[in-house]
Amino acid sequence: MTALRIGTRGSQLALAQASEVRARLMAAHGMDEADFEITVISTAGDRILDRPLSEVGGKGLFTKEIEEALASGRIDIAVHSSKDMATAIPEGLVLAAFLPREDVRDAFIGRTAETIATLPEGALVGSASLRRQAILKRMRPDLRFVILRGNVQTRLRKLAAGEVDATLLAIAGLNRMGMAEAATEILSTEDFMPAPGQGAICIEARGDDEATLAMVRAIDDLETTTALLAERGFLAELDGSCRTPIAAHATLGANGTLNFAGMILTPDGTAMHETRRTGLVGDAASIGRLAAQFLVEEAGPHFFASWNAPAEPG
Ligand SMILES: NCc1[nH]cc(CCC(=O)O)c1CC(=O)O
Repeated sequence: MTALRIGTRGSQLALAQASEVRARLMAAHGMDEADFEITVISTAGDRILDRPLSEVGGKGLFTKEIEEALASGRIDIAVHSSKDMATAIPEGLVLAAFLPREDVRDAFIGRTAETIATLPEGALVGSASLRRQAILKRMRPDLRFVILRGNVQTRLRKLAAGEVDATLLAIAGLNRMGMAEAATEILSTEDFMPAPGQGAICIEARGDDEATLAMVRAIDDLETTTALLAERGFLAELDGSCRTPIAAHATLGANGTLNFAGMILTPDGTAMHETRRTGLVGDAASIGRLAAQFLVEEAGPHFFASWNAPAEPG
């Protein structure tokens, strides 16, 4: 048989995710490494490193070139961090599987202090994430922020070099790279709600490639897929506006229930709206969508209008 071609970004985290997918497919189907070919594809998100994600196009930035390779048949599957995926998937492509979720929480990584609470007044925090900045500003309005982009190692190097006092990273990424010890404080999902999809690897394939779809669906994790339906439903209803700090976290409860939490904030952290609700797993997507509609209504038009207006030309 011809090798299954896996498309991925080239960062250490992306390669670790592709290896995990390969290992799970090998275990499920009795295949070995020779049955796979890992193809590294560079994305705009890997090349543009000096501006916040929200300015250069947000979601899609880490996926477009990979999706083009998939659609054109240069690769058979694409492996992504679900957090980086837009809610609209290009025509002809499908999210065929989600792997069992890693730790969904964020970690604080401090150089001059080990915890958020003990950071010195006015400390400089590096992050390109509007969500992390907004949540942190609520907790510590005195902190200053600078955009810190690049892959996880680059960011940790900039931190170690003293460019910033602290940064925040997903524990999932640190764990996958064997760098869990970098975290100086683990942030609970209650204090620091994660991004929709955080910690979940997804596999994208062509919707008409039945053989590949069957192979990949064998490693799908139903619990993660269900949680992601709710979180991505929430994100889709908020229109995935890349300038809206959005957080969401769904977990499965007893007796077929799903617990959902969603939050929207203004980028300066001064306004925040949050909802928590429980429903049935079969309604996962609509639980997320209704939660978003509720928050949009509660927040009111001024919440978005004040800061989400398109930039003036020039
Ligand atoms: N946008 C970068 C990105 N996309 C996914 C992860 C972490 C791994 C995950 O959430 O699955 C990261 C780095 C980070 O936020 O620390």
